Amino acid sequence: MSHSAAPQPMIARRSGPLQGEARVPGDKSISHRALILGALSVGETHITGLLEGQDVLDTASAMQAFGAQVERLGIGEWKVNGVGVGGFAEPAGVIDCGNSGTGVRLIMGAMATTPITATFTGDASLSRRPMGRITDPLELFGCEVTAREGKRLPVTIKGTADAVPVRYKTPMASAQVKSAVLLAGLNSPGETVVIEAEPTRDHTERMLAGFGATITTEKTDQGYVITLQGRPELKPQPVAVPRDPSSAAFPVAAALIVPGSEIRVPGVSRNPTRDGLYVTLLEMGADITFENERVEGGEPVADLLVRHGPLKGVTTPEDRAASMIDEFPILSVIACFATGTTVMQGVKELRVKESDRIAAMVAGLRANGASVDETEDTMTVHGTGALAGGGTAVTHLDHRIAMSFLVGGLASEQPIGVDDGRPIATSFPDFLPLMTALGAQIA
Ligand SMILES: O=C(O)C1=C[C@@H](OP(=O)(O)O)[C@@H](O)[C@H](O)C1
Ligand SMILES: C=C(OP(=O)(O)O)C(=O)O
Repeated sequence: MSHSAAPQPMIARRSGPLQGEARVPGDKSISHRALILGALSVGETHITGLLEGQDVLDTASAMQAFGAQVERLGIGEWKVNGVGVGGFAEPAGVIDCGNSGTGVRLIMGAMATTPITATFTGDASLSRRPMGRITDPLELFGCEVTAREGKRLPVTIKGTADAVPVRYKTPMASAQVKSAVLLAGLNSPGETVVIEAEPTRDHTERMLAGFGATITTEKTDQGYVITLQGRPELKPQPVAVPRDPSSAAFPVAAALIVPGSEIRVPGVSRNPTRDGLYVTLLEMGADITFENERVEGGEPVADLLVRHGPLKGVTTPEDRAASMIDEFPILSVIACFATGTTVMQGVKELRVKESDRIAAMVAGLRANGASVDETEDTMTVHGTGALAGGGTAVTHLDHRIAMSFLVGGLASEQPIGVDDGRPIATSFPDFLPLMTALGAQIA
């Protein structure tokens, strides 16, 4: 990552009512995929609303290293001249994916069935995260993998010239695993099939279909069966990236917990595979209305109108976890300001994100006076309608942990600090000016 070397402590203080419009950045998942599919298409893909966070910028650099032409035309406006399925060139140097699990895992899939060799690295956080979940299924296609102990980065993949199609049941709910297998399947003959027990975000499937691949999803008794026909010629499409519901969660949460607030968040994706937080907030009694529901760039979007009001604790069931997997840190903060207990079930995947997010939230919330419990697979918050604050949270290079505690500090009695705000730039580079413009006191 290209941020400064020294940690950047930040602090959030109790703020007056938040008001105004929060134009959150483009969706991170869709932005990565637009660059990767653009690079795998023949011709020019024009992208608007691209998230210009460090995670996505690292994917843009990687696509250039594999031979695509990637050019920034203006704010969020990019063009990619692709090399076609199977057309990746061998990169001259190591591919550094910074802090991004999505970037490294999808790109590994995209190159594994092309006869080139690439080595992938990342920052300290990404280097701790498991890569076997990707390299194990990629080896089934016939590529050769070498990795550090525990199947961690750095990982080197020697892609195969003679890929065989794969049928793979994902052992955990992961859109990154599903997507890596599908992207590898692009340059394999015949059908590549991924089966998942619970649906995970479906942006890869939607975008592949948009770029002309033949791909179907069927619900069967085995689960969701996704079938991709190999070796399509991908045709460039204009991609209008909707605003990211995972980033929207932070100003939305702030408006819900700061008394008197009323904000609007326009153009947010309401893809049902990403909607779990919003379903949960409505169950908690949140005052959110979804206006102007429409389809933009193949994704359902709406304008959110959010007002402060009383909230009550709820239980989020295991089968909802995938649709809100990145939103549990901020939900655990919101749950402190609700009355009653909030139980988050089936959340063990949080332990292998940019940090162990259950451990990081439990430690930081306790340091700020909350009553929180954890098991391997659950997190429980005993909400009192208030949070004392006065503590500093350790963020472990995790953007969502940093933003969650800064939002909590806007409504806690005493300020809440975070040890390092630099990782926020990976997904939400304008977090500070956007929140400040709403009236948030963050510095
Ligand atoms: O495919 C994607 O774009 C993502 C999938 C999720 O990860 P997993 O696949 O590991 O659950 C999510 O946490 C991540 O922020 C983005
Ligand atoms: C888990 C996340 O991202 P990634 O896996 O791409 O690092 C996230 O953005 O919360």
